[in-house]
Amino acid sequence: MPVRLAITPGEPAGVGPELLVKLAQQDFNAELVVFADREMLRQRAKDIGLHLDIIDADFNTTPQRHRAGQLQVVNIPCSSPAIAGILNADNAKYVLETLRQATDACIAGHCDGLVTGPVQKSIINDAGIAFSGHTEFLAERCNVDKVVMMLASEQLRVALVTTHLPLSAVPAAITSDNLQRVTEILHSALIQQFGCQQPRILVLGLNPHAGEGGHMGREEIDTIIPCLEQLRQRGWQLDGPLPADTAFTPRHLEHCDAVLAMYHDQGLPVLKYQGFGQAVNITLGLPIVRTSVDHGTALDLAGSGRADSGSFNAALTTAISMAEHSSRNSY
Ligand SMILES: NC(=O)c1ccc[n+]([C@@H]2O[C@H](COP(=O)([O-])OP(=O)(O)OC[C@H]3O[C@@H](n4cnc5c(N)ncnc54)[C@H](O)[C@@H]3O)[C@@H](O)[C@H]2O)c1
Ligand SMILES: N[C@H](C(=O)O)[C@H](O)COP(=O)(O)O
Repeated sequence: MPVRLAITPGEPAGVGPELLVKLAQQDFNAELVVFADREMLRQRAKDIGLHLDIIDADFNTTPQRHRAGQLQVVNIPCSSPAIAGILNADNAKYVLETLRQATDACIAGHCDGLVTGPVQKSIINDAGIAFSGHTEFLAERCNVDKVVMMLASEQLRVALVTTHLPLSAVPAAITSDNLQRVTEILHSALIQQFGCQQPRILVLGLNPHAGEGGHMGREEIDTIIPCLEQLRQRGWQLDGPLPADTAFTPRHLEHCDAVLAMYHDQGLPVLKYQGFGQAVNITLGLPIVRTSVDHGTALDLAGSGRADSGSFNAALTTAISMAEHSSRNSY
């Protein structure tokens, strides 16, 4: 039986909806159920000159493979008409409602995984709603106090110790407890979800030159090194802390299953330089499968049909294989 995925197209003024309409023109070995405004999807299909049959989703039927040209939809209306490329704070609540309903469908077992399109964090904040990202939202919705953001391309996996917070708040968030729990979640996911029998993780330092022996910052000496030493006593293969500037070189990456970066813009620019357009954002540590695209709302391209659907496609196929893997392992 094919798996059933819940999909949120994200910000209705961004490229998410049209990328989904584009991808719906091909077959998938899974049922795709979109949580979104039906009319907005029809309009985006029209904007980019594609045809789409929209069918009401029904969780009481056996999941069927996705057939090109159709989309099953749980209709959640926008508050205001959504115009491609033009943000409207009125629709912030709609965006979060699509996420809530799609997540709850996974928690309830109606869907086997969640794939999210890009949201515009700033417009949600402009609407007066505290929101820093899907990763944090999903942790709260799933009642989990620690999750890990990992972006993966075919060549590289980069996980983060801290996610969406100002750079000035990063050092205080690099605590021994945080680093240990993130490493544990990553280590376990590499074994259970990515088939690495004895994962090798390359851990970056926080400061230039990994602190230059304490002359350029003490987080390595005070926190990172002692934490890694403790975890190595479990027999885990943890390299580092390595200076971030030279860690992403072939010699270091050759035998590593994932790089653990201390903060968002230490790790993700390298991953996106290498794999933008085919990389996938995966949330580790949730009770549900969740993947997403490697890009944002690309308002400059919205409605043009020119946005690249490679990462959304990769997010869908990764979620399908993760959901198949987890349903096989639950029997
Ligand atoms: N998964 C997510 O929800 C997610 C991920 C990243 C950024 N964002 C949000 O998106 C908003 C805009 O962020 P940004 O401007 O930093 O990044 P962005 O990814 O939207 O755009 C950066 C550049 O990449 C281009 N680009 C993005 N997606 C593309 C695609 N599919 N095909 C071709 N070109 C593409 C854009 O045109 C732009 O030039 C922010 O609010 C940010 O928080 C959301
Ligand atoms: N940090 C992600 C990126 O740069 O691609 C992006 O902001 C999405 O994060 P969430 O999945 O937590 O929204």
